[in-house]
Amino acid sequence: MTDVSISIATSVPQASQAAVPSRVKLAARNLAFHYGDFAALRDINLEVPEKRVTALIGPSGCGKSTLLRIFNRIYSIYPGQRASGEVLLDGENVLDPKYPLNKLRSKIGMVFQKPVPFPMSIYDNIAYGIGHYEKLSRQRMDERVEEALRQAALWDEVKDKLRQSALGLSGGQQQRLCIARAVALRPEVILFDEPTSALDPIATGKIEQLIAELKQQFTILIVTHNMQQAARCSDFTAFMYLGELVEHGPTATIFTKPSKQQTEDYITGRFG
Ligand SMILES: Nc1ncnc2c1ncn2[C@@H]1O[C@H](COP(=O)(O)OP(=O)(O)OP(=O)(O)O)[C@@H](O)[C@H]1O
Repeated sequence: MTDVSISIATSVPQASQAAVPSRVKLAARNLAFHYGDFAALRDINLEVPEKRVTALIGPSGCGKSTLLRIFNRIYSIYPGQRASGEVLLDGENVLDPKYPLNKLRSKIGMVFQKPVPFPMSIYDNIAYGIGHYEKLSRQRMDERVEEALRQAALWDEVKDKLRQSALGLSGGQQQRLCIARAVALRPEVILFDEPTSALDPIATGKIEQLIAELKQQFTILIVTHNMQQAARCSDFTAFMYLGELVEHGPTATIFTKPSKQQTEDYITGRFG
């Protein structure tokens, strides 16, 4: 197949760490998923490297969000939704009902498309989740809240108004607060489901910058509609189509030299 010459290729980051080896943190093995009788995912096999950003791309309805939601078993609260196969976190199958949900949620955090802060203060938004898992002194809690807000690049903007309602923050700040809430639990993996689709370009840029920093510490999976965003932010990209994983590899390869025709057609805008 010939090289695909598209503008997206020029935005593939030079700092991509795809070439630097990393162990597998999370893996899907022969994973399938049903909504009632509807088979939304078929035979998904995917390896997610530790402390790298992996992007899930593909046209609307291909199953990106469904796949993301399996990784922390959110689906299990809905009747009629079921997964088969395995999701291995450090080699342990988290889909096994014996794997404790509390443990899973503390290891795999999630950030949703729309920022949804709790209707409480900025401080309590962070402290609430931590308090669910750990009993800390007031001073330790203050330190943890500050640490999380710093990691989410929000501390300088909110340090003088921690007791004010989180609902008074801008959309971009609210999304960074939701990221702070996720990192405050010190997870190992963070799942981002279209985290910038409700944000303006400046707020989007800040979140993308933040994701680049967070991958020093966390393994990141991001669902995005935006191919430029996948090219800018991720080290690896997985292209999905009609419930199947078509191709997965280093982002620069997927965007410049995909091995499957369907991937090339999608990234060159022939369908989507
Ligand atoms: N609760 C549900 N019940 C039944 N079918 C569903 C449900 N949620 C999603 N689906 C179907 O599963 C398939 C995959 O949906 P999913 O939301 O994972 O796709 P997606 O790639 O994330 O799409 P988008 O980019 O539009 O968010 C679609 O055909 C969708 O209609």
